[in-house]
Amino acid sequence: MMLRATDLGWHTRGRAIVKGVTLQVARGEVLGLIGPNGSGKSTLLRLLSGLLKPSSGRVELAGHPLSRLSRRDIARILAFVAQQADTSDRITVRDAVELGRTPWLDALRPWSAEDDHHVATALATVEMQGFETRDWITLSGGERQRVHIARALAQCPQVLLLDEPTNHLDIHHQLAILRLIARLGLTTVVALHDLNQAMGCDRLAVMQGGRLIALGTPAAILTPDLLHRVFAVRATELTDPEDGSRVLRFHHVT
Ligand SMILES: Nc1ncnc2c1ncn2[C@@H]1O[C@H](COP(=O)(O)OP(=O)(O)OP(=O)(O)O)[C@@H](O)[C@H]1O
Repeated sequence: MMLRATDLGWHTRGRAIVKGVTLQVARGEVLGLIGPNGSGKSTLLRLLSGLLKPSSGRVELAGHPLSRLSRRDIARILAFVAQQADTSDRITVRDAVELGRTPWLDALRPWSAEDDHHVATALATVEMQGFETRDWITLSGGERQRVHIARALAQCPQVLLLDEPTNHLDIHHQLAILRLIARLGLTTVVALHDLNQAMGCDRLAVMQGGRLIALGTPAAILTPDLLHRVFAVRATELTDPEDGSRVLRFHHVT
């Protein structure tokens, strides 16, 4: 297993935000994390990334207890694209993506052509080539999101954690990022709000009130009953005539 959480919990000011989450993500698997607002998805991702220290339970990354790995060791294996990762520093797009190479550099291994290659490839992958010299603060929300993803790709991780990576993107770039995630072959945990997009994941984990309440294939998870119980909507299923795939349509429940 590349990523394993066992009885993971986090509380603050006497309130439990994540409770008893146990899950495993296999090498190369894409696990979608879904759940209503405030259900604990971002907090769970921060726990899995090592940014947040668990109040209980543990995380293992590539067989190592996360608590025993240094930030640098973690960053050589895992990259995290947080939801709001703004910076007030005056940096260019290229500077932002170069940060992804930091875990691989030291006095004996200074910046080299290999690092230039990773930065250029990452920028091209998110269709942001040509933006290298632009100031970060001048970018649109969607452009910033794509640069964040490029920074994570430049890190050359084995595990990728993404918190709503499509929320600022236009439909072309939403589909491009989802296709990229599927093609990268990395062990991935991705929080998504669009349940039709979540259907493309290998498995889905459903959070509700800080607990993991369901884990399984999209077909097994996205049933009208679960969608009603967890998201308080009525869902009807349609079939896309182009490829026969299942499409969900949602109706408000009064
Ligand atoms: N540092 C904190 N202090 C107090 N409450 C917090 C803290 N971090 C998170 N919470 C609360 O924990 C709950 C879960 O938050 P989290 O951001 O993990 O949810 P989420 O499922 O990612 O939500 P969304 O879909 O709205 O992004 C929310 O009610 C939030 O207000």
